[in-house]
Order: sequence, then C-alpha cells, then structure tokens
Amino acid sequence: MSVRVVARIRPLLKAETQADTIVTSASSPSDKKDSRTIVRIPNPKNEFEAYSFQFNNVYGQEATQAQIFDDEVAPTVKHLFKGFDVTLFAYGVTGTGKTHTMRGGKSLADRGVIPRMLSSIYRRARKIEKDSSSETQVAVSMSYYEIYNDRVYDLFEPPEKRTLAGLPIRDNNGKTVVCGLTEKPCTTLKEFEQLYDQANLNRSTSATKLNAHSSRSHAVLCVKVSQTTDDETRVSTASAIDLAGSEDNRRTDNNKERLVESASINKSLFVLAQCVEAISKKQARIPYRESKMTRILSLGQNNGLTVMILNLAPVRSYHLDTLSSLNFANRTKKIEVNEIENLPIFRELEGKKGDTKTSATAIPSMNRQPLRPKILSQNSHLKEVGSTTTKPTKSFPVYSDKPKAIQKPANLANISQQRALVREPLKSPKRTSSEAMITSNKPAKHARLNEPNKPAETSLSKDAIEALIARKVSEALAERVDQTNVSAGDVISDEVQKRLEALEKRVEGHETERAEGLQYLLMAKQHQVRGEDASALKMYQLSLPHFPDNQKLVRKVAGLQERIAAKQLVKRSLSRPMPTCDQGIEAVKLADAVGAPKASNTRRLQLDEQDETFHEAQDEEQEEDDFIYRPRTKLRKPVHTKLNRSAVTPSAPPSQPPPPPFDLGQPATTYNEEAEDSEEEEFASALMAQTPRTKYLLKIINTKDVSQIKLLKGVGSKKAEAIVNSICDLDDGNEEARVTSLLELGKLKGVGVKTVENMRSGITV
Ligand SMILES: Nc1ncnc2c1ncn2[C@@H]1O[C@H](COP(=O)(O)OP(=O)(O)OP(=O)(O)O)[C@@H](O)[C@H]1O
Repeated sequence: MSVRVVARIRPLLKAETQADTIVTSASSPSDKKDSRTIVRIPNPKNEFEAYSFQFNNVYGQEATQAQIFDDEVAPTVKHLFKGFDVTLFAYGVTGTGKTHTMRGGKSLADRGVIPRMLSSIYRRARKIEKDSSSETQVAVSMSYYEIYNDRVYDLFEPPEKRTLAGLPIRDNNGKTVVCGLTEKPCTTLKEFEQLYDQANLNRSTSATKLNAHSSRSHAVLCVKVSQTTDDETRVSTASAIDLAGSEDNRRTDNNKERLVESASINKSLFVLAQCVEAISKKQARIPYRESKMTRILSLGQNNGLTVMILNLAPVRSYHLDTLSSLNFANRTKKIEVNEIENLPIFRELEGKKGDTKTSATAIPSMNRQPLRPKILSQNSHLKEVGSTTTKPTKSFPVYSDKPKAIQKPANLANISQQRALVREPLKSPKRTSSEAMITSNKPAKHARLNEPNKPAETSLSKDAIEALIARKVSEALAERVDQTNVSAGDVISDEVQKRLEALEKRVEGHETERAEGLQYLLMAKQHQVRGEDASALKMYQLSLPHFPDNQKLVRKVAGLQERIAAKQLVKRSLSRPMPTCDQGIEAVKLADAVGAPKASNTRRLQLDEQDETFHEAQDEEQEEDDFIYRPRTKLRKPVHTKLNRSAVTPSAPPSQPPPPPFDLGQPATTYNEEAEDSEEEEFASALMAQTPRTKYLLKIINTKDVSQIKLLKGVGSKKAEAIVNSICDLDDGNEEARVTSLLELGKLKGVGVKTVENMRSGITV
C-alpha cells in the first residue's frame, strides 16, 4: 500500500489578503461529490499557466479539524486495533499549519488529530472491553520525544535534565527504537491530555519572523495499544509526528541560535527529500541513516499504514516553498509501504519465564512482535483495507505440513511486495515458527504412524490440531527466549559488560564531538549554497574548534571573510552616486539605451559591453576550489533557475520539479533580491579572480607611473595621481607596496568599483 498523501490548505492569517491567494483546491472528474483531489498553483514564471498536483484528498481553507480527522485518521484507528502500526505525519513549510493540524487548539472544535485520535482509541477500547465482557483488556501508554538539532530528547524529561548527546537510537529487528525513553501509561483521555500538554511545554519552540510559535524540532508521539486476553497480547503503535517546517532563512530573520536550529531542520528535511527521491527512483541505497528523523520515520521501511498531511499556505509569499512541498509530496505518494500486522504474543511464554504476570513490554525480546506479510500491498484507500482481509483474531491459524509457497497476489508488480518477498523478517515469522514446529513434529509423526494404538493424525479434530500446534510453537519460542538469556549471561560477565559500555560511551563521545563539527560544516555549506555568506561564515567558525588542524578549513574561513568584504564593498559602491563625470556620462548613455536608469541595470549593461573572452579566460584560469565561487562565464546571462529550465505545460505537474528550498545541490533562486545578491556575488568573485586582463591592469597600476595609469579608461590625470598616492600610502609608504587584486584596487581612495570596471573594460588583452 502506498503512503496516503492528503493536502490541507490553511486559511488566510490576519496579515494575509485574499488578493494574495494563489493556491486553490479543485476536483478532478473522477472525484466523488463534494470531494477534491487537486491542488492548483500558478507557474511562478508565468501566471497564466497553472500546475496541478493530485493527491488522495485535498482540503481547502474551509476544512475543519473534525473533517480532517473523520476522513483521514479515524479509519486508521480501526486498523490500529487490528494489529497494524499507524504513522501520521504533517509536512510543510514553517507557518503552514502542521502543529495546528496535529495538536490544534484547546477548544473542542479546534482540537487537532492527535487528541481526537486518542479520544477515538479510548472509545474503541471501551467498546472492545464491553463487547468481550472484559475478557479483552486494552491498555494505552505513550512516549513522546523530540528530535532537536539531530538529537533525541524525551519530552517527559524537563530540558535541564537533558544530556548533550540526547538519547541513543538503535535498530531493533528492523524497527528504529529510542533507548531510555519514558513510557507512561494513560488510562483516560484526561490523563493523556495532562501528560501531553505537560510534555509540550518541554518542546523547543520559538518565535520566528514567519511564525510566532514556530516548532524548532520534530515531535514524535508514540501511542502503544496493548490488547490482552487470557492467552495473548497484541501490541500496535500509532505514531504521530509533527515535523518542524523547512524555512528560508532570508525570510525568517533568524539569529545565530535559530540559524543552527533551522539548518538542522532543513538538513533533516533535505535528507527526507533525498530518501523519498531515492525510493521513487528505486535506488539501492536510501540515505535513511543520514539524519535521526529519517531513521526514525523510516518512510517506506516501516510497516503498517502511513498518512502524510501536507500543509500548505495559500498565499504568494510561500510560492516557491509551496511548489517544493508539492513536489516532495508528489514523490512521497508513490512510496509503497508494507502493510504488515503485528502478531499476538502468547501469554504462555510469560508463564514460562517465571510465572509472574510481567507485561509484554517488560521483556526486551518481546518489544518487537513477529511480523508477517499481509497479502495486500497495493494502492488502495485505507477504508477498503479491512473489508478485503479476513483474519482470525484469537485462534491460531492452521498450516499444512507441506512447505507452503508464499502466496503471490495477482498484482505483484509493486515493489513493496517484492520487498516483502525478499526480506528475511517478512518471510512471515508465522511461517517460520510453523516450519520449526513442523520440523520438530516430523519424527513424532512417524512414530505416531507406527503406533497402532494411537489414532491416525487425520482423525485429530481441527481444534485438537490447533491446540497442538499452539502448544508446540509456544514451547519452541519459549525455549528460544530461554536460550538467549542463558547464553547472554554465560558469555558476558559483569566486568566485560561494564568495559564494553565504557568503550561504547567513549566512542559515542568522540563521535558526538566529530558529528557536531560535521554538522556545523554541513550547515555552513547549506547557508553558503543559499547565498547566506554571513551565516555560513559563522558556521565554519563554529566548526573550527572541532577540527583544529584543518588548514583547508582555516583557508575557507579566511576566503569567506574576504568574500564578504568584497560583497560589502560592491554593495557600498552600488549605493553611491556616480563619482566621476565620465562614469556619469556613460551611465546616462546606458540608461538611455534601456530606458531604465537603475544602478544595477547600468552595471549589468556595462558588463554586457565587455567581450566574453575575459570571462572565458577567467574560467580557464580559475583554480578549482570547492569554497570560492566560480564566477559565471557570462555575467550578462539572467539568473536561471531549475524552474526555468523545466518547460511545463499548463495544468500539468512540472516534469523536472523545482528543488526544495533546502536542496543543497540546487538552490531555487527566483526572487529578485536573490538575483541581485547573486549578481553581487558574481561581481565580487570577479573582483577576486586573477585573469590575464586583471593581471595586465594590475601591472599598469603597480608601475605607479601616472602617465601610464591616466591612459586607462575612465582615469584622468587627477585620478591617476590619487591612485599612485594611495598605493604609496599602503604599507606605510613602503616602496614595494603593490596592489594584488581588483578588490584592493577598488578599495583605494577615490577609486571604487565603477572605476575598476571602467579600467578593466578598456583593456584589450
Ligand atoms: N486550519 C487552520 N485554521 C486556523 N488557523 C490556522 C490553521 N492552520 C494554521 N493556522 C494558524 O497559522 C499559524 C501557523 O500555524 P502552525 O504553528 O500550526 O504552523 P506550523 O506549520 O506548525 O509552523 P512551524 O513549522 O513553524 O512550527 C498559527 O497561528 C495557526 O493558528
């Protein structure tokens, strides 16, 4: 079954206006009455074109909390009680309503899907207990944690009790579990609400420019439902995840602390996007392990039912972010998940262990129940699942002695089924146990056949066979549990265990330190790609103590500082009026040519006039450095975005979707300010580069000969003299003082960027 993806467009907030609305819902011809499955959004490059994205359901601005719950979450509760794990998660940009959808407000109508789900769980639990005359008892317990800056913290613990490294996570039979998490039983909705509200106070939230109560972490709530009868306990878990929103730091006004959080949020969401992409491309390696959030979410790896609620803001200011989210969701809906139910644990086992009524969760090896593949694994509506399967609830199914081929459903095309067939644990532990039992039974069977006094096997009643099988399986499993315990105790003495733990802690400590440094580096790169040089510099500086001997890093920091200085210089000179008469005339001429007398336009046009060989030569000569930006070959080219490149037809999703804003590799840049920023960057890079033309110009300047310098374009005698004087002033009048870059030249008194551009453009190499 694929991940069910539904979109929810939030209503306008106070500061937003109807005129800014660009995201709408629509129905497709195949939709049922009153339901909509399409999200429409204009092409940012052409308002007359619209992109359409289809999901399982789309909720417009008017949708209520109750409607979302009734349609999307209530059906999953039924499955939860049938033994399926359920995962719900909200995805979207910051301020789009994820927390509102998941948690909601305090009033009855505003309550989000989480409290509603709990209410529904308690209702169903009471019904089951009543219908079974209390033969079945249902226990509900919860754990709640957040992933903040890629570390896991128990939300039942106050922040002051947190350790720096957070809680470790481990793989447990294919499921990712958080070690040392508090699990609290909660018997009533009221109790749940108290615990939940209290825990939410420990969650990391802050005000950002885009959201007054922005979640700075991913919050994961796990609700465990245990149904116990005389002879078995069935445990299933509902996980509700409120992801932190991706955010564009140019719009958040984030300070240093918020930036670190933001980079971490963006990184984990970026990894999530990569995982989704890798899954949809059927790549062998899915990078789950690159972030704790993706490891825990295990999209496409977890079993059971998964519902993603895509939260969208309706307004233009989120345009590109919304497109990214839509593209992400578009890929996510294609992910297939194995729909596997948890099998019951038989209570005889507990008796064997020591005849005390220990709960299933108290036995470590019982935390994870055996899984078996479910026959269906195809795209279908959740509501239809129950009707297509018949499953005995209590009685143990009977298997024939013949080795059973795994049943192949008719439409085996999808990958989850293939996975289900190849993966070891999915080969049905049920089958495995029955196989084990069958093997152990075989000699007995022969013996029985040879015993004339014993009734033939065929004469055993179905109930007797069931009872026999159940007993044998229980014995076999109990034996296995006992063996595990014995061997563990025998092999590892207390002292060895302690040493192992100490060693593990040391390794973990070292890894934490290094991981922290790497995280800063990654964030630095991320900021850098997004053009946020100042933040990138901060991150690089923060990473320095973690890599004390890394000269490359030191060079990067220095290079970045220089680059920022260059950008500031460019900015300053652009905001200054034309300083010289020549430049003034040139500016007027150029402005006339385009009819737009803006300083930035003028500068671009001046650059247009230059021959391209300068940039080509520059490209050839540019040293390959992974830090300093390579100036673009043609400065006059408009800023191209991925969006630009993907030709999209009206009303169709883009074939090459724009990357998410947190896409490290391909930043989406279509805002005008960004274009300006990148022009500045390009120009700043050009100022730092050493091309033949630059070298020649610097050679003339460094002659300190007024008669030669005054021949340069845009330089008269007066300016030439000023230049020579400035050079001589460098280094306290040192005779050898030289100008080594255009950046330095631009910094000389009375020169500035415009003059440098002029001088350079007048040189033919
Ligand atoms: N469906 C809705 N109806 C009314 N108000 C809404 C709705 N969705 C969101 N809001 C309001 O929008 C604002 C932002 O919502 P919320 O905090 O849930 O966003 P978020 O996506 O969780 O943001 P972040 O990722 O920063 O935590 C809040 O003031 C919230 O009350």
